[in-house]
Amino acid sequence: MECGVSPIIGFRFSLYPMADDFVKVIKTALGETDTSNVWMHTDDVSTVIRGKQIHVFNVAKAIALSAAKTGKHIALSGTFSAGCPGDTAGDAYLDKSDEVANIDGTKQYVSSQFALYPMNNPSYMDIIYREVNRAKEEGVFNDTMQYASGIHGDIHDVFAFYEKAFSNARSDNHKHLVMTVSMSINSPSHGGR
Ligand SMILES: Cc1ncc(C[n+]2csc(CCO)c2C)c(N)n1
Repeated sequence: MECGVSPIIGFRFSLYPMADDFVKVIKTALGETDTSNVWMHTDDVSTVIRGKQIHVFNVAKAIALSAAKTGKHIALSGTFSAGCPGDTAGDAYLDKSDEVANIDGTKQYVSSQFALYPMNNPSYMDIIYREVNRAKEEGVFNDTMQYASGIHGDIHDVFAFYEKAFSNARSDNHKHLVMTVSMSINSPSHGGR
C-alpha cells in the first residue's frame, strides 16, 4: 500500500514498571485491557497496536491506567505514527465502530513529555507551537524544554490532549505524522501527586 493512503494509525510502546514483578505488571496490563478493536503484537522489546485512531488512543490509555493502578512507578515510552502503514495486517480493524471498549474513568496523575514530527510539512514549527499553546490553554502544559514539551495532569486529560494534537497536526496534504511520548506515573519525583 502506498504511504498515506490508509487511515490506520499505530502506537509502538514499551512499559517499564519499576518493580520486581515487572513481568506480571506488563502482562496484566496487556491482558486485562480490551484490545478487540486493535491489531496488537507484543515482542521482547515492545508492543504495537494499530487501528482506528479512537481505538488506538483508548487502548493505549487503558494499558497505561491498568499498569498505573498497581501503584508501582511506571515508565511508558512510545511512538504514535500515521500515514505510512507499511503492511495491511491491521486494515481489517478499520471496520470497527467508534464505540470505545475501555471506559475506566479512574483518576491518575501522569507527567509526560511529547514531541511532534509533522513529516514533509514546511509549516511544522507553526503546527508544533499551535499544539503547545493549546496545552497551555487546556491547563495540561507543564514545562518547556529542549526537544520536547512537558504535559501533565489527569491521565484522561493528558490522553485527550495527545489524541487531539495527533489529529490537529495532520492534514489531507500532510498525512504522515510521528509523535513520541514518554510518561512517568506514580514517581516519587511527582511529590505525592
Ligand atoms: C508494552 C510492552 N510490551 C513488551 C515489552 C517487552 N517485555 C519486557 S518484559 C516482558 C514480559 C516477559 O516476556 C515483555 C513482553 C514491554 N516492556 N512493554
